Amino acid sequence: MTTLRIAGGQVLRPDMTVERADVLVDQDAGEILEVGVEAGVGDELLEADGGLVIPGLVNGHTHVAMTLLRGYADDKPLDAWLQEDIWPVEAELTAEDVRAGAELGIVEMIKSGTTAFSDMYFHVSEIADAVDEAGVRAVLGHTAITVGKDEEGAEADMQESLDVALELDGAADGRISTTFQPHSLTTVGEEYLREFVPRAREAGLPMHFHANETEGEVEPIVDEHGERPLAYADGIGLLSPENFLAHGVHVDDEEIDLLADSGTGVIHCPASNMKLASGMAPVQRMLDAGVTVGLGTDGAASNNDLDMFDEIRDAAMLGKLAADDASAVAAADAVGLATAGSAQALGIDSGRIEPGANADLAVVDLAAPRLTPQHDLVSHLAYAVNGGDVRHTICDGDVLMRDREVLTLYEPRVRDAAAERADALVERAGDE
Ligand SMILES: N[C@@H](CCSC[C@H]1O[C@@H](n2cnc3c(=O)[nH]cnc32)[C@H](O)[C@@H]1O)C(=O)O
Ligand SMILES: [Zn+2]
Repeated sequence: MTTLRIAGGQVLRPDMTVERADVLVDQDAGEILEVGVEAGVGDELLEADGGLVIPGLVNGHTHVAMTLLRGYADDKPLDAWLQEDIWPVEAELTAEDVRAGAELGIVEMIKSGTTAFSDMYFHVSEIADAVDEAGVRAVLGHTAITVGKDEEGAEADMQESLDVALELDGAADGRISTTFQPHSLTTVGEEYLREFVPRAREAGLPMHFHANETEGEVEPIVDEHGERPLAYADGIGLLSPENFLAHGVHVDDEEIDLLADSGTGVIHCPASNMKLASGMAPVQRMLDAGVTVGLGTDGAASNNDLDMFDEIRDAAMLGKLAADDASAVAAADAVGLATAGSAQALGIDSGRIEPGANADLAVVDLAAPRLTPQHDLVSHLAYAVNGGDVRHTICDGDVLMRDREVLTLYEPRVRDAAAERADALVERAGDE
């Protein structure tokens, strides 16, 4: 057994208390062995003096390769943004583009303390290769859309979502798990959901989809099916403890109860919801009802970065505004969304610093003037820390970033390649 000792820091425990402790990690198993001042010596040492060791953050919903479209189209509502700007450019994306965009996004996440993410996209084997090389953990899948396609094309896309999920599950030494992904309740036709959701269920695949993101998406479902979106989703078999949906902005009390009773996870994406003016998710009400709520950035084109510390702060701020209550989505709850909440929704044993859990960790340097004084470190995590304060990042027991240097991918190459591909992509799309 090879061990790594993260020494000299303070540690955030699952009950959101902070104590002075070392963390000993079994690098072969990729698990946390021991937490405490008496933790064993360790074969390798990672200095955490003056730092706070936290669970690696879990980005519960993103489209990682959309980093290539960061800043390409801003200041529009969801529908127009997708149809006028994003989808036409995405039609030009090659496998190599997706690889470059995924590497850029993963480097950005490692540098801001995120060790796991859940992704929805296409050319997924490229994303899996990038995950494998970078050393992070991910829940991947191919997103299927059927609107605007003929029957053959629609069936093929749904089938690909199933096939990709079955094929990539367990890849990257087990750091990759997968989901079946109907894009949303309005972009996939009912007949396809009724055919494929039971098949995904039989295959034992968890599911990840967009739901109740905008008001404009709720009305057509009510008109067509005579029930609210999540009642419709429940009838199709989309609600279950293994499954999770992104957004859940426009949910009424009955839908919140459906989520709680079924154990379905909700990934809250506050920055994307604000930027596209989609609305304010009732996060405190969902938490009070016992819904599993995680946190995600959504794609970089609607955020516009993948820094989960921004997301934690946005969740706390927007949660208060949505509830009209300054005590709503308190600091510890907001941090909980990005750690244990997302991990639970995604079905991975990360997001908690405890023996037996995945050794997915980040060390936050507390030296910045912005983080002085230190009355309450959980408050700092929610309201003052940003990704640039992260000193080391560890996933599956391996050090991915040491003293801000990413060890698994060469940052300058990744950045240059992504910038070059993004420019060529936009030029190609403009020529259409
Ligand atoms: N196979 C699909 C591709 C879907 S990938 C997932 C899609 O979600 C899109 N997306 C990104 N953010 C959001 C959002 O907030 N709501 C809905 N879709 C989004 C993203 O641009 C991408 O097209 C096809 O035939 O086009
Ligand atoms: Zn999304």
